[in-house]
Amino acid sequence: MSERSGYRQLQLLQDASLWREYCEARSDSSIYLSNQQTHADAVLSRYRDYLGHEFEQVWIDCQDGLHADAIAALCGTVTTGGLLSILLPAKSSAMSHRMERFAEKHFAESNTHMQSSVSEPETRSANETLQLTNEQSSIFNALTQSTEKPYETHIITAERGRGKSTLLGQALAQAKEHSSIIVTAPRKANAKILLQQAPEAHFVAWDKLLEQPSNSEITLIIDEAAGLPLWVTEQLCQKFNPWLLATTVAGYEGCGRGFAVHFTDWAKKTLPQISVHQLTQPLRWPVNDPLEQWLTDTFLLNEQPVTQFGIRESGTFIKHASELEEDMLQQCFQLLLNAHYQSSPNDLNLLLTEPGHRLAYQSTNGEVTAVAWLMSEGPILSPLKEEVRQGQRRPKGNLLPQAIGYFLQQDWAMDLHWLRVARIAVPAAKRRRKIASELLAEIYRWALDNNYQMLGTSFAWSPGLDNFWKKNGYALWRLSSRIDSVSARPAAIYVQPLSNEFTGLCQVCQLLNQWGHNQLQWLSGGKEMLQLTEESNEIRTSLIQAYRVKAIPFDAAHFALAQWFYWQHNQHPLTELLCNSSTTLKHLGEYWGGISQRLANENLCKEVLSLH
Ligand SMILES: CC(=O)SCCNC(=O)CCNC(=O)[C@H](O)C(C)(C)COP(=O)(O)OP(=O)(O)OC[C@H]1O[C@@H](n2cnc3c(N)ncnc32)[C@H](O)[C@@H]1OP(=O)(O)O
Ligand SMILES: Nc1ncnc2c1ncn2[C@@H]1O[C@H](COP(=O)(O)OP(=O)(O)OP(=O)(O)O)[C@@H](O)[C@H]1O
Repeated sequence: MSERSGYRQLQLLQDASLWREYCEARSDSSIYLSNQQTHADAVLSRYRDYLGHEFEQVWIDCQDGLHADAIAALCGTVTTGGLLSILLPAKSSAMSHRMERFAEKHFAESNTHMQSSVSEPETRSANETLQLTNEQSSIFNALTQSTEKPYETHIITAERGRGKSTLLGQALAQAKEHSSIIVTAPRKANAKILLQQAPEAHFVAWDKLLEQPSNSEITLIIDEAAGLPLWVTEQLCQKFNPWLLATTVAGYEGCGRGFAVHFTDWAKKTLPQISVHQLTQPLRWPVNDPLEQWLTDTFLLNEQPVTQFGIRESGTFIKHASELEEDMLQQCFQLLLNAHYQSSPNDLNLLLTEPGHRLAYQSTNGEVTAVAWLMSEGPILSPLKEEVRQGQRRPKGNLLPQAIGYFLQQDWAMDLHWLRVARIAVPAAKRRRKIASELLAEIYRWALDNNYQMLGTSFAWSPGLDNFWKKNGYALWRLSSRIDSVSARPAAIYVQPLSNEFTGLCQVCQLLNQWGHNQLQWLSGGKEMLQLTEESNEIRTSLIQAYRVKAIPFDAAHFALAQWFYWQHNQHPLTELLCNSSTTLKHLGEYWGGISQRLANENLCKEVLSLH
């Protein structure tokens, strides 16, 4: 157990009884997360509830599996001289070895520093106004200079605990028009420190703000913007007058760094005047704190360019992440983090520990120029397969065979070996030079050599990505009518068969290619596009059959129903409504005199049964 000193300490234990004994004697200012112990403060998945709080000690029971997101998020709540204590799973993994390896590195190095210990943390009353540091003060001056509306928009980025919220709070406290300034954040707890500095601030939950009419008279402050979906932050900035936005760049949720990159690009193009500031000096813990260094190295959160120290290899490689040299792993993961803002520390855990996951990457003299995350999926065996088709089970790690087996009612898809390209990325400066296409061609060859039968991908749809995947031989099979809450775009599935052995399979794949193409045309072009679909179609028939027996929901059957009503029941009173791709169960409920969505679905099922 550590003594209190300036630097924060780390404790990693595998011995559950010893760890629990230590945990029993934890400090009063601590938090204890466990999925197994009922007297813990919370289960691990509730870790976000504690963001914005500060603790002397954080105790995380990972005995039933490492929760890298919870560790990364809560590590940032431990104050100067505090302790992060983790119970590791009994069975070691590449990830737990990694945690231990970097603990040895950073804590062995820091022991000497600890002797000459940094001063004890000061205790402060909750709403005491702090003296800003020089770094904070110079940004404070910039923030408060423009007092005339519309304010310039300031984006403040920093790693954890650099005093962002404090700065925002003090800027707000001195603002003249307090009453017309609204503060929002992913959760109210995220804005706790800001609200301590500006106790009179008016906090409104972001979802409530989205419902309000646009009003440029309302000035907005968003704390911890990376915790909100990008489209939410963008909409809020367009509805109101965005003044201050703070966001972490250490990806602990929604990936701060990726968010900062995407949002700043968008803001530069869209908002009249923006400036970006960075805070670098840690304030919740001392400079060179070994726990912060441990976290950054272990979960590859480092934003700095990688120093290449391994072999300067060139070529395309497909390997398990645990086989990669440290600099290659770091480059690949950084590229994924930057390009896909939903990436998080848990992804590294998956890459290092899941046997069916691989990293495909292209490197030129040791510099990674493209990366893809590959996942092996299927086959799904009986009796699970039948349960999947009826929508009763969704076995983890089988997105493509499961979604195609269920949403498209294609039984055969569950019998095959699939390789999913879960993510692909090329550095922004190297795009449109066919680098990703070359990597996909290599993945195709590798998948053939390794006896996969189907290749596929699933992502938030956009016209640019549709073009990219089609250019690479993938065809759209399914476009969900539900909008993803993070990207605000529909989820899409694209497929490329690898084997031409079975002519039967080849035919059904062509039908599905046509199905996906027609669905996209209908979604973009409306009812008129239904004319281009065939009068009879096997896929349509199986989807309508599944809808009749309530195996699939309305959303999954909507396109099939639209075609069927269009071709076979054109005069039916529901045809007009169903042929419109934006019709939802809510609209159908209104059509039937304001009944609930559940009843509307019942009614439609009955109608379909009676017509059959
Ligand atoms: C499963 C998923 O991960 S889907 C998400 C994909 N990844 C991302 O969105 C991350 C950010 N974007 C990227 O990293 C890159 O833009 C990628 C990976 C999408 C494409 O990488 P690139 O190396 O630029 O693609 P590449 O040069 O091979 O493109 C081949 C063709 O696809 C099409 N294409 C590629 N990107 C685009 C785009 N943004 N818009 C329209 N068409 C595109 C073009 O036809 C292009 O050929 P052209 O340049 O001669 O017109
Ligand atoms: N100028 C200062 N002097 C002393 N302490 C400060 C100062 N500014 C901030 N702090 C303290 O440092 C800690 C971190 O500050 P703050 O919460 O504002 O940082 P943050 O970057 O918003 O953190 P997070 O990344 O966790 O959201 C808090 O305990 C805060 O009270």
